[in-house]
Amino acid sequence: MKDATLAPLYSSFDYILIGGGTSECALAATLSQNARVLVLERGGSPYDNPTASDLGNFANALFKITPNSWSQLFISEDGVYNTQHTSTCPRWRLGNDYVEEAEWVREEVEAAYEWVEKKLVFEPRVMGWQTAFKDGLLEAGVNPYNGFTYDHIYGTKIGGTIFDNAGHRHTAANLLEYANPDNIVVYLHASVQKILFTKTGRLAPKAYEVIFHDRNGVLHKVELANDTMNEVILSAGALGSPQLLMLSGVGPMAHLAAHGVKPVVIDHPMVGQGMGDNPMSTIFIPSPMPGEKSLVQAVGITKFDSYIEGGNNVTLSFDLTRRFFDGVLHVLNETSRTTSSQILTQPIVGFLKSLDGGFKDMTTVNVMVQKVAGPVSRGYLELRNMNPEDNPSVTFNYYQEPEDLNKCIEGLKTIIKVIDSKAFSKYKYPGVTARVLLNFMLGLPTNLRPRHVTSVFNLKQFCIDTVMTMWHYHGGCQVGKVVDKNYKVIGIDALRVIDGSTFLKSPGTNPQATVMMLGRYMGQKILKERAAFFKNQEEA
Ligand SMILES: Cc1cc2nc3c(=O)[nH]c(=O)nc-3n(C[C@H](O)[C@H](O)[C@H](O)COP(=O)(O)OP(=O)(O)OC[C@H]3O[C@@H](n4cnc5c(N)ncnc54)[C@H](O)[C@@H]3O)c2cc1C
Repeated sequence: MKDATLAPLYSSFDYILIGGGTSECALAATLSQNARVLVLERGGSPYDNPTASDLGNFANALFKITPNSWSQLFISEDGVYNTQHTSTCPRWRLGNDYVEEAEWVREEVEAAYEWVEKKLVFEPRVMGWQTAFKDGLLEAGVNPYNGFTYDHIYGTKIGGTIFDNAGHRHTAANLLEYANPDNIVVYLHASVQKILFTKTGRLAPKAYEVIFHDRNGVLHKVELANDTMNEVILSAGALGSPQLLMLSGVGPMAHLAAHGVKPVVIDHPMVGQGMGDNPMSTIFIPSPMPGEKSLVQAVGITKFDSYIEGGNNVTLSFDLTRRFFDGVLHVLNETSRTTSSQILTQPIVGFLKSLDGGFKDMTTVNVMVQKVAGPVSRGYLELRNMNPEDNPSVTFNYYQEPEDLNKCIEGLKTIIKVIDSKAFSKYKYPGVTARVLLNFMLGLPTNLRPRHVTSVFNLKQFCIDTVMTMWHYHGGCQVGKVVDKNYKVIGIDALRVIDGSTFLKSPGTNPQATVMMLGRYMGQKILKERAAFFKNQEEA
């Protein structure tokens, strides 16, 4: 990995990979076995500060939104805070029914998962809180108990984790250890501005060059080496990929024209459509039992498609919490002209005042969350301006579809049963009822949406009022709409999108393992196509 300031002004490669995130690390390592690969990542290295994302620092890493941090805050038009990654930090594998729908080859999917797992997935050491949570899920009817497994099956299980037993987080960047070092260059702080296309007669436009700038603002150009099989592969994530396609002239024509994008290379109305974010509901549970820390280990996979997870003694710094909310207010201020007028800042202002009341430096929280699978509700992404580093405008339309709302209600009912279960009783204060906890959540500025007094009695309204993100947003370049089944951008040559933006729904309980698997799977497929092409050429 090198800083982009060291990049030549002109260079050429067989594959130019945009974004060094979850899918791209797997893809780059694989392609480098047989081709010359360049990775352009606008973030930094996870190795610069290796303990920052350790188990104990998890929440603080998330709340840290300074320019050099790994989280880049964005606020959806629905009034929900979210962060997109800069740099890499993945999680754990899940098998799923996606394989048939995606028309992937099952054996190759299995092999790709195993390739990922070998480098960065561990069996967690399950202690008291997670054991009580697991037993509570079983008492609440999330049966059967499936033990420790990577598989995505109904019931309660212990899943894999990317935290090793010392609490150190492993990331997709570890997959680069598989790469052929002679064939790969990774530039960090390389912010891609645009993909350029050639257009000859009636032939489809063809990607041939990528422009990026380094952190000094110096522009660099990189071309595809002159070979039929070479490609640009976009893996800038669910926000970055549709945004960069649009900025490069591939998107809904009227929208591009309205923003002055020139030239419009191809009218692609579905770019930016189908954005989904799995709604999350959260319940904090004060515990009389301090001690061991844990993040998602036991998981309840219900038949009504709500996934239930939890963690305990998650440490939170008040200073970072305050700075996070200052950041929220700043982002709202910056985007006030293009942001929905439904967004309310009052809850934050009130919350910040209450922090001034004098809290300790740190607090710890125990938490149970439910994630709505799918989701069915869908939104869209639009440009705000021509700067690829600014967040685009995103609307997820949480709970627009009643099906999503029903999953949330059932999920919350299950969490309440777990809190009330015999197994969990020693991890909550006596007399603490679900209603008290719901009321507490309603008082926190977990989003910028209006609150209703009825929400404490009405789970449907509670879901709507307190919706948060699980950070599993996806869509924008969906398969069958923007890319074909081989992840090639429809109507364009030498350009694929391979990342979470292609998903029709979020895979498994948590998507990262599948995103990494996809990078490996497609890398293998592309190399096979490449080898077959050159063999045919030799024989001809
Ligand atoms: C805070 C957070 C916590 C999460 N926790 C979990 C979890 O516990 N388990 C789980 O399974 N999933 C989790 N997820 C979801 C998971 O991380 C994503 O689904 C997955 O990372 C998506 O992978 P991707 O390859 O599509 O995009 P990303 O991994 O986001 O990769 C995109 C990369 O492209 C880069 N990029 C974007 N634009 C440009 C540009 N113009 N030029 C150069 N580079 C660019 C970005 O910096 C980024 O590194 C979490 C997500 C977040 C944000």
